[in-house]
Amino acid sequence: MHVDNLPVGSHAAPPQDGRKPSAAPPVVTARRVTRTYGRTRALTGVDLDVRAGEVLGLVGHNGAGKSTLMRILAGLEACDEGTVVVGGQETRGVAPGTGPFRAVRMAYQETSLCPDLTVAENIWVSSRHCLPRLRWRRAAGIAAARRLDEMFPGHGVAPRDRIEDLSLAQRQMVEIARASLVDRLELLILDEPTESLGPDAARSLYTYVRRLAAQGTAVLLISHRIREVLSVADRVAVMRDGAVVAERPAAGLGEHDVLALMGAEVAEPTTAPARVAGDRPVVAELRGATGHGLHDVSITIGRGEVVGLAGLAGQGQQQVLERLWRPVRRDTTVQGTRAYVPGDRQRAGVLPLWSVAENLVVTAMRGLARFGVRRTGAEEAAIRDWVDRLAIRGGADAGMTELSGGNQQKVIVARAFASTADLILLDDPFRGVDVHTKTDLYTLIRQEAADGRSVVWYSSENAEMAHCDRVYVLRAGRVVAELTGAEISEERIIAVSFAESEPMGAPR
Ligand SMILES: Nc1ncnc2c1ncn2[C@@H]1O[C@H](COP(=O)(O)OP(=O)(O)OP(=O)(O)O)[C@@H](O)[C@H]1O
Repeated sequence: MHVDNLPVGSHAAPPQDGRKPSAAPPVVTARRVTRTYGRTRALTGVDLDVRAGEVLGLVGHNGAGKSTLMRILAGLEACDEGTVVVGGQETRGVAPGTGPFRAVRMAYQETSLCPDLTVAENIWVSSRHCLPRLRWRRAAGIAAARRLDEMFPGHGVAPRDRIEDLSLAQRQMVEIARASLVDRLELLILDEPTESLGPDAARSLYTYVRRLAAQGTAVLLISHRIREVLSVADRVAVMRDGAVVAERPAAGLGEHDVLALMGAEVAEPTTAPARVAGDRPVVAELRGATGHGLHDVSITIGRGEVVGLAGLAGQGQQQVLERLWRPVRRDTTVQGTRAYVPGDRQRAGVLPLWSVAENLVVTAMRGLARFGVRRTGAEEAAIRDWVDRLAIRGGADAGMTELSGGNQQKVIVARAFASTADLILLDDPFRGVDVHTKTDLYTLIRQEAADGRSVVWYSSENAEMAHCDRVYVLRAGRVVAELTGAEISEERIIAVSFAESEPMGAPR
């Protein structure tokens, strides 16, 4: 199957194969669908068909309305106007999870799992109608393990594991398996399924998705990773400002064509030429750090420097960030204040009951107050500036839970940069952020560094490391390479991530 060799992430190239739009009848039909939240017109009149046996990719900017549309197609929310027909049946007034909606399942960006229940218990809660009542825990465990094995070989998840003890990638795998476990599946909706998965798991997922489509199930895939969408989808629908503005067969479509349909070409970021660390004052340092997954890791961070942490996921990058965030050991020194941007909004993200403005000002307050007195004029101006700069759709007064996932992530990033921190720690910070905003954020990072801030940046996308001055590549908790300036390239990072060379700093 073509997806077996699918490179995923931003490096994937669209395969040339025989995929073509399905001629089967629609499983779901939306006509002139609208949805308004307060002042926000999330959907302005959507027309869309999803056909049996096709993989339909849905792309669009943060806040374009993709998740809202999915919630309506899955029956979790009603539209204001328009019609949604599922399995040939008009769905106005049909309760979630009943009638035709039983065959429509959705895996969420932010997983819907209950953290203090086990994998098997979560699966039971969501799929109980198709599992036996007798010895239900065992039955749910067997079903979960079987589905995880089919979808994600080598997943490392046991049915008895509690969700809160799993990694972000594993939680996402369970979420996807949960969504697919139903007696009859006609439409599977995947909302940014690979943002938290590593490349192997993403490849496995897409292999499974093509298998589902071959069996006649429709799959709706939302993703900001356009090359990935083009690699797996039969057809691509583009949303802009609450409407589907284009639908095209994926074959023959390039990444730039899709970006153009989304509304704007991506400008090259104004990246300052990478500079050598050389004579900068050191603001943070790990000296032979060992323990908690690290082995003799020595790194330095200079003032105004952007330092990348690269390598395959889970090789110690997060532990390095953790030490810099809480420099309690003698092997770690950090001067000045720090801000941390987690990629995992669910665990360490936003203050959900507060507005965008309150979330932004909470860290910026110290820099804006004078002699301990808050200056509300300065606060408002700073908030306006950040909301404009990152084009946060919803505006400063919106509650955090009203924002789309990508817009929430932008607030978390803005919150760190709006603070007065000398050192900014980025933990794969741009998950779910659209391509255009990402480009603006790369520019922002370079500007802040030029003003003397230091940034340590872990990214699961190797291409992003090109915006760093220096990159440490980690493997199995050790630094295996340090790349500077022109040496930093995806190819080089991948090569040293896999190379079986003697680790740098290892005893000789
Ligand atoms: N429950 C809600 N209350 C208020 N506004 C909402 C709510 N849900 C979504 N919105 C608004 O509707 C618009 C569309 O949001 P939606 O989540 O559908 O976008 P999206 O295309 O999925 O974005 P992303 O790529 O960032 O996930 C956004 O402006 C968002 O702020």
